[in-house]
Amino acid sequence: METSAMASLSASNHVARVLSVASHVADVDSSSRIASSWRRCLISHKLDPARQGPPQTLTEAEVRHVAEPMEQLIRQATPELEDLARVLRDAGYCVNLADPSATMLWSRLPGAADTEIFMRWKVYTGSNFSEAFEGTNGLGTALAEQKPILVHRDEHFRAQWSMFSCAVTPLFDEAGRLAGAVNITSCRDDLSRTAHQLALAVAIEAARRIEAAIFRGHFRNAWIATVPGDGGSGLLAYDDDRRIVGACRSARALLGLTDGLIASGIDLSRYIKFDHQAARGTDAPVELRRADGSSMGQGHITPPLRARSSARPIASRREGPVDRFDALHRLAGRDPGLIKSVKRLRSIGDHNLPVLLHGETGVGKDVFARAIHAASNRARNNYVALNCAAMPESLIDAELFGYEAGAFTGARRDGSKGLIVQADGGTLFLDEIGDMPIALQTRLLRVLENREVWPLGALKPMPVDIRLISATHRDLGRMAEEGAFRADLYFRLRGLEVRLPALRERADRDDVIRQIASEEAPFCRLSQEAWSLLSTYPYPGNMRQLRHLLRLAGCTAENGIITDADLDLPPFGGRAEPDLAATERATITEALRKHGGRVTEAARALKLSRATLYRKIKTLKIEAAQ
Ligand SMILES: Nc1ncnc2c1ncn2[C@@H]1O[C@H](COP(=O)(O)OP(=O)(O)OP(=O)(O)O)[C@@H](O)[C@H]1O
Repeated sequence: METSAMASLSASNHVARVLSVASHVADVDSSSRIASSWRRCLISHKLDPARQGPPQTLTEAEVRHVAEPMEQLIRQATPELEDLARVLRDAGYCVNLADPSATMLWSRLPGAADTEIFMRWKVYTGSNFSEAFEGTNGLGTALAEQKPILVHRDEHFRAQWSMFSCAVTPLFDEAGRLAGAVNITSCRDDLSRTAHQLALAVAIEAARRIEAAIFRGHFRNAWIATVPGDGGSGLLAYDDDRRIVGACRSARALLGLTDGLIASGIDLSRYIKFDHQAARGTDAPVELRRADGSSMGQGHITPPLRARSSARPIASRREGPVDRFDALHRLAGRDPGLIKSVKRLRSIGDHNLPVLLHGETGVGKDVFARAIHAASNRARNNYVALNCAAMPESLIDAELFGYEAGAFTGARRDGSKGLIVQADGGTLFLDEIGDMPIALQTRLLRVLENREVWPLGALKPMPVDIRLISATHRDLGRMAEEGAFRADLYFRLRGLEVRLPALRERADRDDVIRQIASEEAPFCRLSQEAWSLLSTYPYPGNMRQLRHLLRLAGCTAENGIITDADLDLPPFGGRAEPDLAATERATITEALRKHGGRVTEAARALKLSRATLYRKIKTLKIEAAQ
């Protein structure tokens, strides 16, 4: 038989095998990642294993554009990748770095004998090997599953890639987010799967070193603890006050750390304990203990760069602290609007400018406010929060402004300092400020204007220095226009107004979903169907809803795969965009029905002003009440 005829016979055998396994994967071996990926390619991506043709390839200008946001990562990874390419060149491997969408952005081809084949098949910079286009392949599948993988020869989905063997490991950035992948591919048919497995281990080690370089570079002004763990050690960054400011992906999984906890400036001692004095002066390993005193094994502590290059004793140095805006930058992710807001916050520096956060429930207003506090020169002092919607007027009054002993019946015997005084020198966060009763708005305004507070029953005011951050999901501007909120207070609150977008509006929504999935269900992966549901659902409860549903899904998932059946998505808007007007119309109609059409009572129940309710009745064309 001629060579070309033999090749086409083996290609058609391959296609038949892929189709049979992918259609019956449940009967064959549901634990096989390759079989599951074939099934994804066939069922979800609707790919044809027999299709031939080169991968999609970008022009040079397009590559430059795509590589721009990855520039720093590429620079940090290059020394390791060059080493890897040197070690593996003789075995005929090419080495590539790809972005999270599986586009190769950096490549080193092996010696001349092997290079021609990579060039012919366009395995080089600019080509895209996403699983959704090219089917099961090292890069695409490792990125889809966010796990290292070896895809050996006829394990590829498309017959045409069967001459290649690819070992790929994903790369995660300093905040544990997927940042790209390291790929090594060989076309030598004399290399066994075991030999490739060894090469994969070498690539994983190189990726670990790249991740450590990224982490250490990012947190160069922080202390860094290396924490031992079963699946490799984790890195934790903390500041001079021993508050955690960053954690790599392994440390997050190891210690259960989340963005929210890190943003709140949580204490290192809640997770690990060790002799700080001893650790400061030595490079030797230190004994690490958990908060409950049990041993974690030995770790290492690396001092901040400023301390390393200094002759002065570390303990006496305080300048050049960790970038306190890290938490805010992490919360902003890659959303352009949020990035702009964080830049504005950075530019106002330590000026005591009030901040008004605006956003739907669960978008992260409290977490963001904590991060603003952590980024300020008030970070060492108290962060005190009060939700104005959760309390009756009399309680807010007592809680916020405090009272003297015996000020009213039922008061504590020794009085109460009040939250404003507790926040002295620090930050006061008033959530749902739109629900603050008018009388209290007047008192709050006086505190802000005079910088002093009169606790109930006190004979003289107490001076206070607070930074106020307030938050609302309401249109305060309109409420002020309609007289439902004091206009002078509104203008005072909005020194800087920050809009926190709903999750469905975030430009980086997919990143956020991936990040929260890796925190809430770290040992699971999402099926393609689950992913399509998650990436189109409107999330009326935003981040909070996403967290809860992924936490639950992580518990119910079988074989480590979250399917659509594990996702408890209430029918709100279903897969389509939410119909907010319809929801609002239904809520108002129901409130009016309950209160016999009496607008004042319905408005009170809905926590709206009468004027706002009338306006809504008109704009939403609610007929029964008109
Ligand atoms: N950028 C983010 N990334 C990941 N998780 C987040 C992010 N922002 C908020 N969260 C998580 O979402 C949940 C809700 O956050 P938070 O309480 O700050 O929201 P909120 O807007 O103040 O809600 P509400 O208006 O109901 O008080 C928390 O579990 C928090 O950890």
